[in-house]
Amino acid sequence: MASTTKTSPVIVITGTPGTGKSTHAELLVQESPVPLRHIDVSEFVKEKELYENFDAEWDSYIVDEDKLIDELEPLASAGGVILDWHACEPWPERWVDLVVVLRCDHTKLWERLEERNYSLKKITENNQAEIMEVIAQEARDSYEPEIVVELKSESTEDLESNVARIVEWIHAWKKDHPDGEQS
Ligand SMILES: Nc1ncnc2c1ncn2[C@@H]1O[C@H](COP(=O)(O)OP(=O)(O)O)[C@@H](O)[C@H]1O
Repeated sequence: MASTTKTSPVIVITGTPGTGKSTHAELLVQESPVPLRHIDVSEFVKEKELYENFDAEWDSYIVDEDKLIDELEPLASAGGVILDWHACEPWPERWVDLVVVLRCDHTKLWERLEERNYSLKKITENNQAEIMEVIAQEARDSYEPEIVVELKSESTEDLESNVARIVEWIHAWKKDHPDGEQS
């Protein structure tokens, strides 16, 4: 593969469904000092048909991770993307500059998922996952601790301060990579 010079970072925003990944990604796109493309991975999988089949019981697609990685590789290597998904373990470490894990109190999360009309089974499963810190642990197991940050996403103030913090981090990344980064 040809090497590319990355002039903007790759930011992973992960967390249990309903913690606020898309909301954060959308605001970050607006506030970022560098152009960032928000990739909602679930939508991307549907659009490009990167799934093996549909699981009716869970009302979700079984993702073909090999195809997904192949499809994302050129985008991630070029940089300037936000990968928004409820998993982070599939992404190769070489792609990723920052992993943001959003966390939310489980009663608030329950209400958010109810508003989405998720089945009780799906709400319960996601709630348990949040309580058990499944995604946070996945992030800790998959990446160096220096690039993983856990942020509370329970209020508008949390949203604004989290995005402001990521914007500061982007400024620092740019300063550290004045000529871009080889990838
Ligand atoms: N920090 C927050 N404060 C208040 N409401 C939030 C916050 N983050 C997300 N929400 C709300 O929770 C719901 C789920 O957010 P969303 O961004 O779609 O989550 P995800 O992408 O993680 O599934 C939305 O209605 C959104 O407005």
